[in-house]
Amino acid sequence: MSASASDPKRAVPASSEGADPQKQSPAFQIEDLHVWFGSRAVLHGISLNIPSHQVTGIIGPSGCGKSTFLRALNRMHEFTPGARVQGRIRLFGDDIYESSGDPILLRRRVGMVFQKSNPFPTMSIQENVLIGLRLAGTRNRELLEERLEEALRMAALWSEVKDRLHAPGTELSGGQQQRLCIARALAVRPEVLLMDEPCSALDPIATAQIESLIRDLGQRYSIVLATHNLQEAGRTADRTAFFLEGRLIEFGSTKKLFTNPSQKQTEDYLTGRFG
Ligand SMILES: Nc1ncnc2c1ncn2[C@@H]1O[C@H](COP(=O)(O)OP(=O)(O)OP(=O)(O)O)[C@@H](O)[C@H]1O
Repeated sequence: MSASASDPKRAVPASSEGADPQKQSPAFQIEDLHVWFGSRAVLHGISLNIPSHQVTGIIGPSGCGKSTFLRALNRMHEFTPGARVQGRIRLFGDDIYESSGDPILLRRRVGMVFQKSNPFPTMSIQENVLIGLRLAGTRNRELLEERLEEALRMAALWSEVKDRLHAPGTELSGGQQQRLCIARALAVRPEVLLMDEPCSALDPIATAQIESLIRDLGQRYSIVLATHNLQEAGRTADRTAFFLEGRLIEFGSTKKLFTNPSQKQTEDYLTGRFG
């Protein structure tokens, strides 16, 4: 785990504008990842590299293991009784399951946004955004104000809430609440953002706003987006992985995977033969 991970002042991930993302080191290197719940194997030896500064979509039918995969990337299974993880996951070179690794520090490097927006109900908009920094011990008011505006701007919410930062987060619309949760994840300046079906509870307008935000954030962050919505993956992901029954069937550029898949199972899924 790098020492800089705990430094709340460390730089925002640099924009990759002009750089060739394929030449940068991968955000995640995943080798032979297995996950069990009790005696039931749910992921069977997943190996793939998640590129940095791109959006990687994870698609596949319900129950294929998309959320399980995402949760393994920030050690969330440690909270699940009976869950067991095997394999190696490196985040920018650091083994995230090594015994000396602190899951709290890891979660500062790896932000997560869930299907259902979950602002803390007793907290204001401002408190919701700053909670991660406060928990990390940041007390400097100037720094907190700077991060508040930065995170809300990055989440494309600043202009809508700047005059009511002390209103409860739960007063916002569903789409705004989801952007608030994205701002909360961004405020600690993570290196990677995991998004688990972030639009599935939203109407089409809010969905379009979040998708546009994901595309923009993909320039600066490494994003892993699990979605059962093929169009959404097509609109937002640079690369897409297709999972089926806990196995990685195909991984490649979204365009290639959608227009010219190399595996018959991928083609069958994309053409609606199952799923
Ligand atoms: N905590 C748990 N305990 C036991 N089984 C679980 C647990 N979480 C997930 N599973 C099982 O693991 C399998 C994969 O679930 P997962 O939620 O990862 O699928 P998914 O592809 O994200 O599905 P969906 O698109 O419906 O959200 C499913 O069979 C599910 O029932």
